[in-house]
Amino acid sequence: MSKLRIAVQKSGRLNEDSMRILKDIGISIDNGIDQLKASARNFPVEVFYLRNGDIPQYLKDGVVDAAIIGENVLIEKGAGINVVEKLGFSTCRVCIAVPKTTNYNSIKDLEGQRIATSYPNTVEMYLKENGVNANLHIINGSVEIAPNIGLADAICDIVSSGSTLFKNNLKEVETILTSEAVLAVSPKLTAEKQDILDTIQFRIKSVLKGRDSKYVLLNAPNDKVQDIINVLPGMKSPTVLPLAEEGWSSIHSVISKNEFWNVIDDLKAKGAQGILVCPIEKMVL
Ligand SMILES: Nc1ncnc2c1ncn2[C@@H]1O[C@H](COP(=O)(O)OP(=O)(O)OP(=O)(O)O)[C@@H](O)[C@H]1O
Ligand SMILES: O=P(O)(O)OC[C@H]1O[C@H](OP(=O)(O)OP(=O)(O)O)[C@H](O)[C@@H]1O
Ligand SMILES: [Mg+2]
Repeated sequence: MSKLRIAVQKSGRLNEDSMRILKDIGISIDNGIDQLKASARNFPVEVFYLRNGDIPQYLKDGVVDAAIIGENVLIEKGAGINVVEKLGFSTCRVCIAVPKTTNYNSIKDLEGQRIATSYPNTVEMYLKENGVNANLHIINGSVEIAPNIGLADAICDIVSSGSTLFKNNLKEVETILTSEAVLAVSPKLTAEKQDILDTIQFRIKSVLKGRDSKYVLLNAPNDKVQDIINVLPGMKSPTVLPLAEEGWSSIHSVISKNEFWNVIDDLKAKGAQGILVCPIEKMVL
């Protein structure tokens, strides 16, 4: 049986979370140091450890069948490659920034300016959409230093917390796109491998849904149960079980982890006691 070849970043910001999601979907890999390729022990998958920036070309050529990659890199280099799942980690944005002292009013202010970037196609596209002509300087790292050494008037790079911009006396003036890690697929994927990919995608959905949710258990007097159920935005209807103590019930439900803090006070006010909130490993829908 053929194996699905999945590329992950060899080292860097995506590596750890990529390996974690593979592990969470039940793909065990013996990862030797400096290994560039490894087979899963229990699933028809081979993992290739590659540079993030090289992955779009490998996908286009069908050298790998799928990849965990930053969406921003696909936008820069990955025309024709499909994203099948957003993975929720390595969230960032690609922005244009200028020195804090620059008087910036609109994108038109970049006309004729020098912009340093590692993402030339992305910047070019954005400038073209806005009818602006600028001179791009392509550099591969430490882009934020460029204005301080007189190499450029502006930069375009990844921003997450904004601390690198801040440390280099820059301010964000345009957000070109937002990005996160995604599962991307080669346009040359065969039907046989599509079946393996479908299984992987189904498992990833279950893991991501689980990460997003909490299992809530609480106790309440029977006459408060309906009020409490009305507050809980559960999966379907919550489970209600009688407690050993007469007149009391235990309510179990699944709740989005973001919603939990919004309803906790209401639950308490409605008479909920002994509230437990537990992580969910996987949620199969
Ligand atoms: N500060 C950040 N916060 C969150 N995500 C980020 C940040 N910087 C980069 N990323 C995301 O992680 C991806 C990998 O970034 P990283 O810096 O590890 O690799 P790289 O140098 O771009 O690539 P390569 O593997 O080709 O050396 C980026 O493409 C982007 O999607
Ligand atoms: O907004 P922040 O949270 O400060 O993150 C943004 C910085 O993170 C990335 O660099 P990285 O640290 O990956 O270094 P690199 O340039 O060597 O890839 C990116 O290129 C920015 O410089
Ligand atoms: Mg980086």
